[in-house]
Amino acid sequence: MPDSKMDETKKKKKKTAECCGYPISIFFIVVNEFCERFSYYGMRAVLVLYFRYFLLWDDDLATSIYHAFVALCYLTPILGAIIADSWLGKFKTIIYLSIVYAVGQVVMAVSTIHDITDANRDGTPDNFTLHIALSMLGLVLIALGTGGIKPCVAAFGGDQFQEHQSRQLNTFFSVFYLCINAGSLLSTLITPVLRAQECGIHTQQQCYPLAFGVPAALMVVSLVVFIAGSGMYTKTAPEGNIMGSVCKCIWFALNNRFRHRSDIYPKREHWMDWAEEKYDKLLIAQIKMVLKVLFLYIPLPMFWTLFDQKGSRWTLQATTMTGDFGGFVLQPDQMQTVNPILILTLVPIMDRIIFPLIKKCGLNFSPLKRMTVGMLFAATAFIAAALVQMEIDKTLPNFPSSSESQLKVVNMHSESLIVTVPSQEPLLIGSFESSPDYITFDQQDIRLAFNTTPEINKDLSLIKGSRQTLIIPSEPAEMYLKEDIKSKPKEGKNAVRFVNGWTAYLNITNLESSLQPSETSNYTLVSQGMRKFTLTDGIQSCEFSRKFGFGSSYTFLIPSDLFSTDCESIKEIEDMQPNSVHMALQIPQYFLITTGEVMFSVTGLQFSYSQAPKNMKSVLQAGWLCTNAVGNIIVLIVAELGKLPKQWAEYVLFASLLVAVSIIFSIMAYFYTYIDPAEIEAEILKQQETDPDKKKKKETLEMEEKENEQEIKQTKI
Ligand SMILES: N[C@@H](Cc1ccc(O)cc1)C(=O)NCC(=O)O
Repeated sequence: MPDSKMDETKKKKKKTAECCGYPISIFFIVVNEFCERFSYYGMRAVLVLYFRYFLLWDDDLATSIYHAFVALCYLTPILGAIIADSWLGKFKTIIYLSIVYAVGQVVMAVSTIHDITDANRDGTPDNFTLHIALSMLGLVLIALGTGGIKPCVAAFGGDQFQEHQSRQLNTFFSVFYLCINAGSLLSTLITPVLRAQECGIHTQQQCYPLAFGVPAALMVVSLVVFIAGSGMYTKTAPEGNIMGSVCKCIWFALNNRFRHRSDIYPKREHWMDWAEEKYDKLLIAQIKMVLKVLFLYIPLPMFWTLFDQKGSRWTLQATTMTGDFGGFVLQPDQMQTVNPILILTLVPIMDRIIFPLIKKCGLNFSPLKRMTVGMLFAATAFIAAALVQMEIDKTLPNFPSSSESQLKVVNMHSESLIVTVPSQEPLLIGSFESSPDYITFDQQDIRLAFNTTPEINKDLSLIKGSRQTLIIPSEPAEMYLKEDIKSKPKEGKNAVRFVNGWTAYLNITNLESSLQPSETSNYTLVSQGMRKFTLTDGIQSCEFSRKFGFGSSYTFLIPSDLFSTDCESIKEIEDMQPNSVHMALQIPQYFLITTGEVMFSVTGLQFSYSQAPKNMKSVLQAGWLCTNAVGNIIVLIVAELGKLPKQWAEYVLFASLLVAVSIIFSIMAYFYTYIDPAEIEAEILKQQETDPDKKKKKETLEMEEKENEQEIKQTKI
């Protein structure tokens, strides 16, 4: 046995220091996890904004790279597990990969300092390639680090417990999950605030270096805390290239089974038993245990497919709702923090009250049953989301379909106008007013008639699937079409634009350029709350204030008496009503999915640890995390394939799929027998010591020899 292995085995035998029945070493592990999750979720919270507003990528590229990064973070655990179980052991793997992780976070933070390439000091980087290269390098290192250590930390925590501490072991996994959520909750609240600060050497910009720098610092703290506990850990030694042996053993069993497919050979209990000729019984038994669990994992990605839509579809749903809670206003993406808040309350309630109560009632709520119920909770959460969506749909504007066009008419002329529209009653539109709502047309080409003197007939070619406004300026013959937004503004913001009825050009705060007379500005997005606009023609100015809700759209008509009325005569046309369904209605769906998460995820973590043989604990943790990666990939595929015409129908579809999958899972779980890997391993070792049973091996080899002889004879004949 190599020296290092001897050392580690000795350490395993020594009694670990305890406090209240728990090994003291787990304190360092849970603090380490808290800091690491703070680092990970804190960085993730501002990542898309960094792509969008610092690197100036468009929405699609920003979200694709973001999802690819998250998927990579859940694929790298398998690499970490192989390194830990086959080569370095969990302890060293955590240390080395944490260093990679911390370096990645630092590189990421450095990539966000605009001053490093801002030679002309205009506040924007001059060399985007360098910033992109640095941030991509940082992200790959982070994915390698966070994913790599993830299966090792949970398993390493589990390794600290002795056999008599199984109750404490279960509590450890719950506390571990609490720490994950406490860290992620704090960081998702803090880093966006840091980002909103202004900082810089030459120019003051949004402070991305601080928003990424604090997570980097927390990762360093995480590493230091982990190393500080070094002397107290129980470290299990890696047992050589276990993954290599596993693959070779499976390959041999399959080949051997195929070569002995004839009925003359005695059947074996399990196909893996066909590896007995060459491989150790203990290894075969361990592979059987792992395969049994991995087989059970097949339906699990569906849970994550639903779960991970909290961050995408549910946040989009929140953008069509109102977040005004009276005393405070919640932004749509902040709704996600309800998940860790609920975890922090639900985990203790489940552990201390619900599960013991169920046990007291004499019910056997086994881990696999809990996981099935967790899946059903997630499915119900999606039914709740569908019901909320139906409520929202009732309040949404009637957007045009791809074959329809919609038109609104705005009259900036000093007199009322009568407009004759195809297949409609003539419309009377007052001065500085608009037609009551959008008019929907099935055809693209329409002719409008106006009762001006002389009468004007206007042929318009409308855009299919679009909303447009016909602006009639003070000189009606110069009327023109302007395209409107055709969906709710992003992130619950409000889209506003101005039509200049003033006789000279106007500068308006928040608008990109000055407005010529009769011109209509492009939309500008403003957040919820009181917003102030200053209008000036260079000589005179006035201020116009308005309170906005969530998700509305307005066209403001600027009259010719603007300055004499101190901006009070500005008229507003409501193109899209503000959202009216309250975000609080999402709380039940968050409650249901989080209850599902506690039953499914915390239990799954414990189950993966308890059912794995000692040398493959990290591998099974990685397998568990892989179900999450597959779930994320399904979300990406579904998003690419397109949606059902109605969002609520998509929610119901996902809920039904998960119910179907949970039924399949419950059947598989019914046939699963819980094992104690340590007990099985000990038994096999004992058997091997007393009775190295080679009988079966011999029989097969003899049969094989006979078969070969016969074959040789036949070929001779
Ligand atoms: N409940 C999640 C954490 C979380 C926190 C904040 C969010 O906005 C979303 C999710 C969880 O516990 N995940 C497990 C993990 O290991 O990260």
